[in-house]
Amino acid sequence: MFEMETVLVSIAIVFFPLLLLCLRWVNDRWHLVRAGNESDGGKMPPGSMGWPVIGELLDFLWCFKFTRRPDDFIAKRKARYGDTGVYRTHLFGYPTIVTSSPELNKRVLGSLTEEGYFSTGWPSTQLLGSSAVVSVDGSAHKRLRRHLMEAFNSPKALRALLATAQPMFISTFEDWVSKKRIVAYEETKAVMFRNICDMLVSFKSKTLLDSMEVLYRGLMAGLRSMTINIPGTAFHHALKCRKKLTDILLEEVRERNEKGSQKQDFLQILIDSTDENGQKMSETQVVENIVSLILGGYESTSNVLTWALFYLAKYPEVLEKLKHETSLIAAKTSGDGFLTMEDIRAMEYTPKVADELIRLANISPFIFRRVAKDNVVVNGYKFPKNWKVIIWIRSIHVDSTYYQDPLAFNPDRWGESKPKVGTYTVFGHGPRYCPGNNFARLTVIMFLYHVCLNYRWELLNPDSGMAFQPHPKPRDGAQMYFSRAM
Ligand code: HEM
Repeated sequence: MFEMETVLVSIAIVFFPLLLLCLRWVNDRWHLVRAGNESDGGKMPPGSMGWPVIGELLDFLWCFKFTRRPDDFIAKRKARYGDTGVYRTHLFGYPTIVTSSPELNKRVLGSLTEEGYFSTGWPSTQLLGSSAVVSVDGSAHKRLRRHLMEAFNSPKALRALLATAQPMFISTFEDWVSKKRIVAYEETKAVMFRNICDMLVSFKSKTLLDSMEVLYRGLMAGLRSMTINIPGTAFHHALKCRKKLTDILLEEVRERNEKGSQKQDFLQILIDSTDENGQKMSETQVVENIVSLILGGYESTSNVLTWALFYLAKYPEVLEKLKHETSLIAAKTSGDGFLTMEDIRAMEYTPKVADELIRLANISPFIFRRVAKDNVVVNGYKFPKNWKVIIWIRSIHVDSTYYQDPLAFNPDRWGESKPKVGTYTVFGHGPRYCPGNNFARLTVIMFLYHVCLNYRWELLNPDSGMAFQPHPKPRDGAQMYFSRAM
C-alpha cells in the first residue's frame, strides 16, 4: 500500500509540471490561432501568452513588486527570445504586443499612431469619459488637442501657474517646518492636488479639495484594477467617484455659464475656446477633459517633487550647485521674491536638475495603445487587430547603452549633447505627447528654487530602497526632518 502511494506521488511529481507546460502551450496556440495565420506578411513576435486568464501577470508582479527589479521584465525576454524589441504576451487581461526598442517605440507612438494604425489604448474609457482627450482618436483628438495646447501655452496660463504655485509652495514648506517630520510622498501629493485644482478650476475651499482628493484616489485605484463592475470592486467604486467628480465640476461650469463669471484658469480657457468653425466645446467635453487633466497632472508631478527632495538629500554636491544658482537668481528677483518667466529663462543648472529628476523618477513605465487596423505588420512582425500594445519606455531611461552610469543622479549629463532620438520619452512622443510637459517642468523648477532658497531637510532612511507599484517611490515614502535653513 505504502509503495503504491510512493509510485503515485512520483508520477504526480513528474507529470504535474508537464501538465502545466502543456496548459501554457495550449493557451499560447489558442491565442495565436485567434490572432490569424502568418500568411498575411508578418510573423508573430516571439514570447509567450503565459497562463490562461492571468497571462504573464505573475511575472510582471514578480519583477515590479517582489524582486523590485522592474527592468528584468524586458531583460528576461531579451535573454530568452533575442533583442527583437518586440514580444508577445498577455497582461492586465489582454493579449498584448510589447515594444521596447527606442526606434520601434518612436514609430509606434509617432508616425504609426498618426496614420491611425494604433489608437488610444487606455484600459477604461468608462472611467475617463468618452470625450476626454485620452479617449478620442483621429480628427476629434486633433481638435481637442488644439484647445488644450492653447490652454497650456497661453501667456495667461503660464502667468496663472507662476502666481498660484509659488505662494502655495512657500506656505506648504512653512507647514512642513511646523510639522518637523514629514512623509514627502504624501505631502507632495497633497500640495500638488491643491495646486492643480487651483490652477485648473480655481477651487480653494479645503473641505471641497479634501473630498475631491478622496474621490480622485478612488478613481485612480479603479484605473489600475480589473474592469469588473460589481459592488465591492475597485472599478465599481471608481465609477461612483467619477460620477461625483463630474457632478462637482459640471455644477461649476453651469454656474459660470449662467452668471457669465470669468475666472483666470484652464476651465475658463476651455469654456471660452472655439475651434476653426467657431464651435465651443460641450459642457461634458469640458468637464471630462478637466477630470483627465487633473488626473494626468497631479500624481505624476508630485512624484517628481518627492524624488527632488530624496535625490538632493543624497547628492549634496548637486544641492550646493543648485543653491548657488538659486541665490544668484534671488539677488536679482523683484521685491516679492517670486520668480518671473525671465528669471526662469535665466536659469542654467536648475532646468538640468529638473530634467534629470524627471528621467530618474521614470513615472510612466509604459504607454498603452490598441491595434486599430487589420494586417498591421511592423519590422516584419504581425500586430493582430484589437490586441493591446504596451510601449515599454521605462527601461530605456535607465539603460547604460544610452545613459552613462544611468542610475546616478547627474544633472550635468544634460549639457551640450542631447539624448539619442527615442531614448528620452518620459513625456511620450508624437500626437499624444504630454500637453502638460511645460507645466510639469515649470512646477518642478519653482519647487526647487523655493525649497533650496530657505529650507533644509534630512532623510530618515536614506537607504530605504525603492518600490515600483503603482509608481516608483522611496519605500518609506521619503520620511524626513524638514526645517528652515539658518
Ligand atoms: C512629470 C510629469 C508628467 C509625466 C512624466 C507625464 C507623462 C505623460 C506621458 C508619457 C503621456 C503620453 C501618453 C500617451 O502617449 O498615451 C502623457 C499624456 C498626457 N498628459 Fe502627462 N505627464 C506629466 C505631467 C502632466 C501634467 C502636469 C498634465 C496636466 C496638467 C498632464 C496631462 C496629460 C494629458 C491630458 C495627456 C494625454 C494627451 C493625449 O492623449 O493627447 N501630464 N503624459
